[in-house]
Amino acid sequence: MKTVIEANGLCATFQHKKQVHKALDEVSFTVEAGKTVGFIGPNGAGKTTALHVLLGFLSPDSGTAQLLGKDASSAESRSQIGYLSEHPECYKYMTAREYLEMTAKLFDIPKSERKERVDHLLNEVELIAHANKRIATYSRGMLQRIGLAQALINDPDLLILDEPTNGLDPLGRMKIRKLIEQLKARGKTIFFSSHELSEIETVCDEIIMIANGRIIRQGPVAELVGDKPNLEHYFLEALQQDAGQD
Ligand SMILES: Nc1ncnc2c1ncn2[C@@H]1O[C@H](COP(=O)(O)OP(=O)(O)OP(=O)(O)O)[C@@H](O)[C@H]1O
Repeated sequence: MKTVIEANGLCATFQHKKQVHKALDEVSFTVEAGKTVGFIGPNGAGKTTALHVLLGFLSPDSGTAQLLGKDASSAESRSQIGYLSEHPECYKYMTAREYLEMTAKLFDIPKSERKERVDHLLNEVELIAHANKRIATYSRGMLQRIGLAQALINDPDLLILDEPTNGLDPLGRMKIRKLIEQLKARGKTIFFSSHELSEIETVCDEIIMIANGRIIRQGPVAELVGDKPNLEHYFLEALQQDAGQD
């Protein structure tokens, strides 16, 4: 199977006043093509930092990362992926349609194809009825869905999503989950961080678990959870075991 994400010995530190904090400590993992993989860990574990290294927003102190076989720091690697940040930043004075058309232009999608692509995505994320409203008037759930639509504008093979259902009500979460499931059914590779462990358990094939900047568990969800009641139970037990080893 083709490897689409490969992280090898990633280390990253942040300095605050004179204190150095190791946010990533020898982080290594792989994500195979077509898999939906949940990236889980407690607050401050290093999930966003790892995603930022993968996306080339942050240079690691050491280690390497590759996306779709290309160095993660290269612009080339980013042209074939879709990314939704934890707090999607949109130009709120634009309408959803204007925003997606601008994103399509940035990806060099030919003018003749843009309208069809934008309409298709607006339909997919159930925003077609609101396409001509300014993004400033959107609810949190709608913002997250327009964020997902922009991540899909280039029809990427790999999607990286940072807490896609964060702050959403149950209906909003269900809509995003449905979209992730549709993308999964179309064979996309999806790597996403989340604290919603029941969602991860429902949607993901595999999990990668990080704590204190170190990968502490990884593997197929069903295999890891085994006869435990659920992923949350497994997660809490793994954290306890890891703390006991420190
Ligand atoms: N820009 C920064 N400057 C200083 N420290 C940072 C910075 N970004 C992250 N950190 C620290 O690095 C560690 C990892 O943070 P990160 O945001 O990657 O965790 P996370 O797992 O995504 O957390 P959450 O689940 O709360 O979003 C934390 O201790 C955080 O305080």
